[in-house]
Amino acid sequence: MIQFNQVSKFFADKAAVDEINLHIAEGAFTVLIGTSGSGKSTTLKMINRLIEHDAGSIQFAGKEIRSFDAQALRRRMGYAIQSIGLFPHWTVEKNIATVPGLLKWPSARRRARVSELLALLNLDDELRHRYPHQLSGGQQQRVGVARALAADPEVLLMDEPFGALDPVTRGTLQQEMIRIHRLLGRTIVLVTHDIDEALTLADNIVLMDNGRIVQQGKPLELLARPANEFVRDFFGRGELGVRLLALGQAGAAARRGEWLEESAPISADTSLREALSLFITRQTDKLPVADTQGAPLGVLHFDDLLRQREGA
Ligand SMILES: Nc1ncnc2c1ncn2[C@@H]1O[C@H](COP(=O)(O)OP(=O)(O)OP(=O)(O)O)[C@@H](O)[C@H]1O
Repeated sequence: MIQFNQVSKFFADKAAVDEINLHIAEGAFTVLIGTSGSGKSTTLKMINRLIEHDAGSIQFAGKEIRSFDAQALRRRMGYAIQSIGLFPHWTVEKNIATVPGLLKWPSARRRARVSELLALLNLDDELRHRYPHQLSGGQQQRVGVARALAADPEVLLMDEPFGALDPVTRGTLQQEMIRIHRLLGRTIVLVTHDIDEALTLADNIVLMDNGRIVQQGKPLELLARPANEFVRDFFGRGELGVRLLALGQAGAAARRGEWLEESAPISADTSLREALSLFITRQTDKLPVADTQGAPLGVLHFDDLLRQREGA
């Protein structure tokens, strides 16, 4: 869907992005991660032409992005950023309907779309009449995402969208993004500093350093088969086992043919890392695992989990 070929961007003769090749597949959740100043935001902003590339080509839907009218291109791409830039003197409703307003949708359609998005982002419909300063940080961020999705864009670009949030709210919003991505199947490109966020969200991780792409691939590939020492160090040797646990699911690791009546079952899509916390909080070494319909699937053993970590 989006293809970078030998793309560079220079600021004062220094390459902020240096001859990168990148393919962003339609419907995939791509996460750009890397050291500070490595060129992640610049890469993201070149996609909607907030920054114009100096060399190489960027194709969107088969055409060089320069051939699109910049405004028209941006309306096809939702954009959500940290500290979001909601308009302070506009209500939530008006903020969310910014692009539908520009596109001159009739007001009934705009109102209906706002209701749909408030529901999608788990926001109370009453909030539509509030102003941004009357919302919590997490709610503002949800409104920012709702606004980016308002005109049903083909691509959603997100620059550190949850950077300013506390870890709990951040975790909740990450789960929401996974749900929304599954539900809408949109192409999402997200920039983050947070390794765990990248591992949780990404179908495809692009690791950058000094304007270049060091490695890209599925989260497990980068963890299990780092291309070089930089990649290995970046993902942290010490915590590698725990990070790999975040990628496994209870359903796949549970022993089939076993069951426990006395304990509340956990869902098959619980990550092994969450399961690790549950073993500790429930003070147990076995957890029953149910499938997504709630039917018994098997039993997860604490020992098996430890063995998975050692295997890492
Ligand atoms: N408008 C600009 N003018 C001059 N230099 C810039 C500009 N924007 C970015 N740069 C430089 O380009 C390089 C890449 O910046 P960019 O913001 O893309 O990195 P990043 O990986 O997103 O960084 P961070 O994680 O710290 O936000 C940095 O050295 C930065 O200082």
